[in-house]
Amino acid sequence: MDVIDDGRCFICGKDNPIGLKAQFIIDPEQRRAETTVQIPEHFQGWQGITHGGIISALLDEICAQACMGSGMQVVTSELKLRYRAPVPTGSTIRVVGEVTGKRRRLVDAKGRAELDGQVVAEAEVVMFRLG
Ligand SMILES: CCCCCCCCCCCCCCCC(=O)SCCNC(=O)CCNC(=O)[C@H](O)C(C)(C)COP(=O)(O)OP(=O)(O)OC[C@H]1O[C@@H](n2cnc3c(N)ncnc32)[C@H](O)[C@@H]1OP(=O)(O)O
Repeated sequence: MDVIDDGRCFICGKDNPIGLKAQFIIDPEQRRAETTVQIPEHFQGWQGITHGGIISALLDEICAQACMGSGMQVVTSELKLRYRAPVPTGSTIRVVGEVTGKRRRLVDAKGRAELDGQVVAEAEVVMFRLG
């Protein structure tokens, strides 16, 4: 399986006009990635509340970025999520991901989203290494 970055990822792509255009701080030594994003109003589910799929996508992406930042090309194989508190649209959240382990072709990672220092969602992710 080949993957291509054409700049149109809806989380990070600079060329996706409706995306979040998230930018990442990568720490390759700690195998960690971080971003801070403001959730647009149009990413709501229930009125005024960010759709859970958006939070899920951010946690998926941050774990992928932590892997890619430490030199691994990956796709997501498995994603487990715990939503701890609703995220109002318009709010700014911090999303942090880190690689926690490696098993042959698989890479374990975990992520969390924080609003004003409170954890609003957590994820455990299994990534599959390509190549
Ligand atoms: C700094 C750089 C910036 C670059 C900046 C670029 C940005 C550019 C945009 C980025 C964007 C990112 C976005 C986020 C990351 C997505 O969201 S990626 C998209 C979502 N994910 C996918 O589309 C993946 C879909 N799944 C697949 O393609 C295939 O299932 C896989 C994962 C490639 C594996 O397929 P396969 O080669 O057929 O392998 P398979 O036989 O299923 O598994 C191989 C072995 O691994 C095991 N295995 C696989 N998964 C698991 C699992 N979860 N648990 C346990 N065992 C497993 C299997 O049991 C098997 O074991 P053995 O039988 O060999 O003992």
